[in-house]
Amino acid sequence: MEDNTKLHADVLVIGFGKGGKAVAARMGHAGKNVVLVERSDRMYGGTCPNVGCVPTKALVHHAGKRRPGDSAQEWYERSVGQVEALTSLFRAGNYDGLNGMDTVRVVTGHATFIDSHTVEVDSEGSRSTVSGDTVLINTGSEPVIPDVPGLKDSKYLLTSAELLYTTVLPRRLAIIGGGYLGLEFASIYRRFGSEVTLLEGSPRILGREDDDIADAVQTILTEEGIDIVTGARILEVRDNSEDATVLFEVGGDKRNVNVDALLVAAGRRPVTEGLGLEAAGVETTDRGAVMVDKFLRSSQPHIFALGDVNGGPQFTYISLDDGRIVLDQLIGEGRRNTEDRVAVPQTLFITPPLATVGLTESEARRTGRKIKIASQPVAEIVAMPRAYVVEETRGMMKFIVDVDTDEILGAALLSTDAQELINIVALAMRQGVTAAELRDAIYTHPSSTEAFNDVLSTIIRSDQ
Ligand SMILES: Cc1cc2nc3c(=O)[nH]c(=O)nc-3n(C[C@H](O)[C@H](O)[C@H](O)COP(=O)(O)OP(=O)(O)OC[C@H]3O[C@@H](n4cnc5c(N)ncnc54)[C@H](O)[C@@H]3O)c2cc1C
Ligand SMILES: NC(=O)c1ccc[n+]([C@@H]2O[C@H](COP(=O)([O-])OP(=O)(O)OC[C@H]3O[C@@H](n4cnc5c(N)ncnc54)[C@H](O)[C@@H]3O)[C@@H](O)[C@H]2O)c1
Repeated sequence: MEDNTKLHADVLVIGFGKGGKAVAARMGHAGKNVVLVERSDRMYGGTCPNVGCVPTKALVHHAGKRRPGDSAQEWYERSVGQVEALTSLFRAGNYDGLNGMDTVRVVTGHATFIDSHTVEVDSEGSRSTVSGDTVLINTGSEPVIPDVPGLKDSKYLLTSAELLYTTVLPRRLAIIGGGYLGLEFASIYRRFGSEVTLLEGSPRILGREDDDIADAVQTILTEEGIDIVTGARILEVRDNSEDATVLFEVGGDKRNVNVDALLVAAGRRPVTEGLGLEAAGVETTDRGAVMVDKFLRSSQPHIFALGDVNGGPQFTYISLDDGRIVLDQLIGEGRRNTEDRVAVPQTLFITPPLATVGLTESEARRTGRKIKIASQPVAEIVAMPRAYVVEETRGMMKFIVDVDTDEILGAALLSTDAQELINIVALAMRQGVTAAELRDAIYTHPSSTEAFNDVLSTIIRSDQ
């Protein structure tokens, strides 16, 4: 069916991601005419509120509340329902928040460039075009399915988005990949009651972290009952009538595990296929990301790329910051850029969470600086009774500090409240607050921040 609707916008946004929607709202408020095209009515607001951060963290919360006597299946089904209600609310809020503005229109359909200013929008067979003076590509990323015989065609294979909508708790779940996504899902589903086998190809999980931190995480997850197999080479997936068999090899030994569901968590690649970037003259990197400069302009100066699609770190707050950079180009001073970013924190939402910022100990050593390490197990931090109050004394805290300048170079906090604490450390690092100043600051009681009073006084290694 043809639809001859032709729309023109000052700003055309392709994809309802975090950065694009922030720019759309701001430009709309500034009186600019904005059209945002989103391919799915299940995705208003993008990955994060629909199938990413929000539902997964809500499941962390619900899984953690299950008591031993609660039926695993009933608890899971109820939790999935509650999470779905939450994401529906956020989805509607995202749609209304933008489409409710006089200056912004949300169009539902798949956008494909037909020239450098125009996209064709395909909405269930009907076609229209939208052109824009400025165009923002904000199409996100999608899961990579490793090339393993039988995997792609297995009827037990699920992406993270598909697993989130499953109302039957898998009794046995295998996860391919031990990165952020794999570890979070392993932790969530184990706590709901699944038997979880996590298969990581590298010699250990959390390859970027120091050994002591990765070991502490692995110990916690293993004690929760997750079977973590590192150095696993997956050979084949075979579908049986009732389940699937995953065959893999570890150190020359062939092993297998039978499962009811198989989650692929082996990384995500930018969504650029099918976008018609050639027609727009937009260049991509060899990894399929839109190639951008530090101001996020593509090879076509009026086309920007924000969020996962530009190949940068895959976090919602990075997409949001990409939005700030683009806004500064469109209506600001044009100076803000990706090189301004310092001390960007991240959190792995297992229980307790692992939050990190800056350099690891091994990275700091490689810089040639003299460093000292302040570290304590959470259970031994006298200044942090909160860990005992909330009955979560597992984990450790670690700071990497420059011996000569007392500059905080990095931190890894595996602890209750770490997702909040890390933002304080990151702010301190950005503002040049020294380790001694962070150590000797006044904090409320009983809080987790108080731990800094103790941990930063506990130097376990120093180069001097
Ligand atoms: C399970 C999971 C958990 C995560 N947890 C966290 C977390 O706790 N914290 C965190 O910071 N990050 C987390 N992330 C990462 C985070 O969700 C992403 O980095 C972020 O959402 C990327 O946003 P974006 O702006 O790039 O685009 P997205 O939010 O991915 O939006 C892109 C949109 O574009 C649409 N689209 C694609 N192609 C087209 C087209 N041709 N036409 C029209 N529309 C199109 C898509 O449907 C989608 O809605 C998680 C990711 C996953 C998968
Ligand atoms: N809390 C958060 O902020 C959060 C949570 C989930 C996801 N995310 C984002 O989503 C992105 C994608 O997450 P991810 O964990 O899928 O990707 P990732 O790249 O972080 O991890 C993928 C893991 O899979 C392993 N792997 C790859 N192929 C494999 C194979 N064939 N067999 C076994 N192991 C294999 C890799 O060695 C790696 O450890 C991340 O970059 C992250 O930024 C963020």
